[in-house]
Amino acid sequence: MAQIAFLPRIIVSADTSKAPLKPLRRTQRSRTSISTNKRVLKQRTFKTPSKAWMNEVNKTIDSSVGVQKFVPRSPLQRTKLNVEVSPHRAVSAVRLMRIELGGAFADLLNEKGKGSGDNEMGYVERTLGFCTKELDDRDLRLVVSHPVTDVVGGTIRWRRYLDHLICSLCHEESTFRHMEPLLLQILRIGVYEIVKLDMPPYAVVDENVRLAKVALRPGAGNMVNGILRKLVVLKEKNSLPLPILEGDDHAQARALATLHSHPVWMVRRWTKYRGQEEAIKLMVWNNSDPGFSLRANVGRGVTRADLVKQLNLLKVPHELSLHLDDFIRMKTGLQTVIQAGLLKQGLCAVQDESAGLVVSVVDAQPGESIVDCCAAPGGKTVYMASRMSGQGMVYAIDINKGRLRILRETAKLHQVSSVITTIHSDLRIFADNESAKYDKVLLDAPCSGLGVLSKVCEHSFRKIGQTCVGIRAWKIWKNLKICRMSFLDAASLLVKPGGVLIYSTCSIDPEENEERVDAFLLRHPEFSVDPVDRFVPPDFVSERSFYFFRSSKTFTRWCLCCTSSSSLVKKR
Ligand SMILES: C[S@@+](CC[C@H](N)C(=O)[O-])C[C@H]1O[C@@H](n2cnc3c(N)ncnc32)[C@H](O)[C@@H]1O
Repeated sequence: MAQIAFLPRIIVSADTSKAPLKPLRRTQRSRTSISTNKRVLKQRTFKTPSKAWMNEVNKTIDSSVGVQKFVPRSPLQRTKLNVEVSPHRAVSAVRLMRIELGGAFADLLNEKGKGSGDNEMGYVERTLGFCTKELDDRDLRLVVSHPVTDVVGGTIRWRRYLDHLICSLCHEESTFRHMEPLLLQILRIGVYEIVKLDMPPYAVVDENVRLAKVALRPGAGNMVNGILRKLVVLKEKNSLPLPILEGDDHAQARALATLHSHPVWMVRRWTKYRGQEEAIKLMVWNNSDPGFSLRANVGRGVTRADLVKQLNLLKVPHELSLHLDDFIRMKTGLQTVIQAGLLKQGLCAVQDESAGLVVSVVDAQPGESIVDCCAAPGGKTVYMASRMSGQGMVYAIDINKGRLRILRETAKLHQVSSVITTIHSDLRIFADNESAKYDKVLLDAPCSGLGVLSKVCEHSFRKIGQTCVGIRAWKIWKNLKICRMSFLDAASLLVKPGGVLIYSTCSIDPEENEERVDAFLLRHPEFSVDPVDRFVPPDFVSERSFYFFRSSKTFTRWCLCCTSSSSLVKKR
């Protein structure tokens, strides 16, 4: 019989390669203002980009967002250093444009620190036409150091709420609807800094006005000034124009969606499954500080005590995991760890305890043959491999070549390459053509990620679609459901009699977890549930013997699963 288990995990993506910056800049409107504004003309030398190039860029943008057209900067344009503009705001605004229009991730800056800041400045130059002062440590922390408190992560997370405020403070809704993207990002940053970060309001107004004036035109600065000043006054009077929780279910869901910045359909779904009170708790939790954990790389001989020493030297506050011997919990200081090179040297990995507990459920033993079906970027593969004392093999399958490359690099860094074989394939094609059977098969399936919204701020917007609430979001949802069914069937073909299939997601939705397992068991009577209680703490075992990670500090009554897994044993 085979087992299934459910657990949480952290995703810290360093993959910005997917998001080549489109050198975007102005709307048609701002182009007109360039030609009429002598001051701006004097500051910058424009070389008209070729028509074909502009068409190409506009086509890309049209297809991805369906909004206004931009005039791209020519590569030959000269750039200037602007010492007056606040670097973290310029970098944040550009990064927000890249995330929204170019599909970049709101990832942490890499361990190069300033080097990474230089890359960011390159994007600023190409997008805004000038560069700012170098990012200092404080700027780096403000841009992207933390998914809740930094400007980029926080602005994305609170976008629905921020947009509601901006729209309410515009003279007309159409002004908001047709606002050019860069101006909107600057306003979102300003509103977020005033309302959520409680930064000194008039300094925030001045800095964002300056950025809008220099990056766009004086009129844009005036608009930022008007809206932010109104906001400051309303905030001081404690009368922000926020929706009131009243009316029918749908109206209440819309109000809650705005107040907690979640998609309406998510609010409706959670309210239906858990009731309004629990849905609100869940949204508050999603918007709260998630914390991180580090795994000491024991495969490379680094003990948790060694890691503790390093963190003490770096003065990073931390505590030991109660559930896993190799793990350490942290609330802050991840950027310090990255910049100190601990990850790059392979001393540790950023991995959520809940993901670590999925590996506990797999219980990899030396000498076993294990298939990790959707393996990349390899957090679990590498952890499993490090538990195998150099004997046996983990076959890591993934359809994404780039992510598999990251997996191989991590395996090398963690010195476990000898027990990992990567296979670039669609799982379903691989399973159809594979005659060998394996001791254990982990299916860490692509899922909605609804259990890790507190950790991955852009999830709620892009993957499930705060931007595409409605039909598109549901299409994504339905596609995921169909995929998971075929993935589970494919993975089951690889399990040898008596072997174990571990199904894991980072979702809290029953449709992705229990319902998929039930449907699978109906289709495959040769499998049955294998209780996970011998692998994980009792608090994390559901009534049906699946594994659910529970954030006990926040909630005690119901489980908040980030990653969950169930293990199914195949009958002999
Ligand atoms: C949730 S992520 C896996 C995370 C990974 N297990 C870890 O712990 O780092 C899902 C992965 O499934 C992969 N994937 C999606 N469709 C696939 C397919 N048809 N065959 C194989 N892998 C696929 C994606 O490329 C992605 O890397």
